[in-house]
Amino acid sequence: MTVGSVLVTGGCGYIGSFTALALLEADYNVVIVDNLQNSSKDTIDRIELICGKRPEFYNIDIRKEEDFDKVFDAHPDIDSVIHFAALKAVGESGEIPLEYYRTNVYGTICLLSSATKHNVSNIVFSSSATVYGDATRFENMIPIPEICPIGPTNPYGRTKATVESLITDHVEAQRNNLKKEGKSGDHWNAALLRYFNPAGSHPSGVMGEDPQGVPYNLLPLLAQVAVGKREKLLVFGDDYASKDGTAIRDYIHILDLAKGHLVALNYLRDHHPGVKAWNLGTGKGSTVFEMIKAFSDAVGKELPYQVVGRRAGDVLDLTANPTKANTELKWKAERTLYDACEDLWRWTKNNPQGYRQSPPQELLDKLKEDQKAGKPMA
Ligand SMILES: O=c1ccn([C@@H]2O[C@H](COP(=O)(O)OP(=O)(O)O[C@H]3O[C@H](CO)[C@H](O)[C@H](O)[C@H]3O)[C@@H](O)[C@H]2O)c(=O)[nH]1
Repeated sequence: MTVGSVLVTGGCGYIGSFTALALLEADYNVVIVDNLQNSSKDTIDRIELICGKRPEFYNIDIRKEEDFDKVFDAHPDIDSVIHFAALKAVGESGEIPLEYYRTNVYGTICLLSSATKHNVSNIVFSSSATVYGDATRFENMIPIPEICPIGPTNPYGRTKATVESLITDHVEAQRNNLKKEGKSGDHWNAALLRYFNPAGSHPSGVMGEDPQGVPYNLLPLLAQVAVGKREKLLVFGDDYASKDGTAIRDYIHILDLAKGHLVALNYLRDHHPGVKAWNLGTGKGSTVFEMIKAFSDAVGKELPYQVVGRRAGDVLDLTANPTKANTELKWKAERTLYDACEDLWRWTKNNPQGYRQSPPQELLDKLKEDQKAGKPMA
C-alpha cells in the first residue's frame, strides 16, 4: 500500500537521496529525476539495498519543461514534488551566476509550469539558511527565526531567495485564481525548507555524501584529510567574533534533515496551509574548530589544519531557531553531532571511492542482519 507518489528532483544527490529513502520507508512511491551532474546513479542501488524498494529514475534536464511533461505524463499518480535539483557551490555562483540563475530559477519555472499542467500542487522546496545572509546585522536574531528578514550575500543564496518568491507567488496565484472560478485552491501548498548545514551519513555505512570533483563543504573536506586524500584542512578565518574566532554553523544530521522533508510534505497534504517557511536545524551552533575536534575524535587522530583568510560570502553565525518546525511539524533533530561524525567516518573509511565501489561485505552482512532483526535503520 502506498500513501502517495512524489517526484524528487535531484534525488540522486546527498539530501535528495536520503529524502527519497525516507519517503520510500514511509510507503510513498518515489520518482527521481536527476541529470547526474554532481551525483551518481548508483545511489539508487544503495537506496534499494537499505529499504528494499527502488525509486523510478529519469535522467532529465530541469531546464526543459517538456522533459518534466514526459515524466508527469508517465506518472499521473504524482501529486507532490520535492525540489532539490540545483547548482549549489557558493564560490562558483560568483563566477558563473547566469548558470546558477538558469538552473536554479529557470529550472524551477519549468518545473512549476509543467507541474501545474499535471495537477501537481504540493511543493516542498530545498531552500537554505543562506537566504538569511548575515543575521548578526540585526539585534536578537541569533539563533535565526523564520521572521528574520532575508538578505543573501552571494548569487547562490539569491537564486534560493528568488525561487522562494517564485513559488510563493505561483502558489498564491493558483489559490486565488481557483477561488475566483468558485473552486477550492486549497490543494495548492508549498513548504520552503531553509536548512542549515547537513552532516553525516547512513548509520549502516553504505550511503553517504559522494561529491563529484573537489568538495567545498567543511565535512567532506575534513573526511578527505582523514583518509589522506588531502594534506590538511584550510580554516577560513579565525578572526570572527566567536569564542574561538572561527565561524559558527548549525550542523544537522542528514537523517533528521530527510525526515524534516517527509513531515513537511505530510503537513502540506494534511493541513493545506498555503505557503510556509520552516527552518530545519538543531538550534545548536558549532565553530569550525569544534567541528575539527569532533571529527578528529570520531576518526581517532588529530586532523591537521592551517588557518587562512576568510572566504568571500561567509558570515559569522548561521544557527537555527527551529521552534516553528518543532511545534508546527512536530519535528525535532534527534541525532547529535557525535552521531553525524561517527556515521560520516564509517561511510568515509569504508567507501573511499564513494559509490564507485561496492561497500565491504561485512557492512552488507551487518545490514542484512539488522534488517532480519527488524532493526530500524533510519
Ligand atoms: O575548507 C573549508 C570549508 C569550510 N570552512 C568553514 O566551515 C564552515 C562551513 O562551511 P561549508 O562550506 O561547509 O558550509 P556553508 O555554511 O558555507 O554553506 C552550507 O550551508 C549553508 C546553510 O548554512 C547552505 O545550505 C549552503 O548551501 C551549504 O553549502 C564555514 O564557516 C566555512 O568558512 C573552512 O573553514 N574550510
